[in-house]
Amino acid sequence: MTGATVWLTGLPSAGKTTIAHALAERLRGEGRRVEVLDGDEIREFLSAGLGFTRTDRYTNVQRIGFVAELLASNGVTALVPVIAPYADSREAVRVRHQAEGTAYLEVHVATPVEVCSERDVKGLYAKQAAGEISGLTGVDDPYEAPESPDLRIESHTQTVQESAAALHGLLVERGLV
Ligand SMILES: Nc1ncnc2c1ncn2[C@@H]1O[C@H](COP(=O)(O)OS(=O)(=O)O)[C@@H](OP(=O)(O)O)[C@H]1O
Ligand SMILES: Nc1ncnc2c1ncn2[C@@H]1O[C@H](COP(=O)(O)OP(=O)(O)O)[C@@H](O)[C@H]1O
Repeated sequence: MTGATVWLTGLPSAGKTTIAHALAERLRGEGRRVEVLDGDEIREFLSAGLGFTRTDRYTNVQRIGFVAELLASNGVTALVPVIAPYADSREAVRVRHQAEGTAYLEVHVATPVEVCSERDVKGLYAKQAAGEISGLTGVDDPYEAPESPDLRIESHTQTVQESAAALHGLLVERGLV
């Protein structure tokens, strides 16, 4: 089985996790081995102790990229719904995959910050607005949007299933499913 890493980058509440799980369910139904490397879970275990400085986010993204590549090179489709706000950290992950000959796709879940802050799944936008936290990606911390992602998903203009289908279509087009 051909594995691949599919990195879903985007702002908090953009829909990365929701879309990743919808795609995972579809791929599993087709008999594929899939892992979703969820940002929150990773931060509880693999990246416990890391915060949200530029350096810590870089380290977090490299660790996740390392694990994703190991999985992908062993036939797993590794879905990675992680913000990864800095272009250089995403590029380093892409280069590592390239060096190992492992497929890597970058997907920008490009939901506008206005929509994300309305969704506000974890209440982070409200906390930032209330002055309780700072350094929130896309609000008072940088988000460097990918310039040429393999796919851009406008989650605010389509359903979760439509977004998952678009991603599935990309995997088919690239011969990865
Ligand atoms: N300051 C700040 N900025 C951004 N995100 C924050 C922050 N504080 C906590 N969180 C929550 O942390 C979740 C995981 O972040 P990630 O590991 O994906 O971020 S990063 O790539 O290391 O930047 C991330 O999860 P998602 O909402 O699923 O994207 C946030 O909910
Ligand atoms: N079209 C859509 N695509 C993705 N998520 C959507 C959509 N419409 C509403 N949502 C909701 O937005 C929220 C996105 O949260 P989540 O997937 O955790 O985002 P992220 O992982 O990017 O932080 C979920 O509650 C989801 O149900």
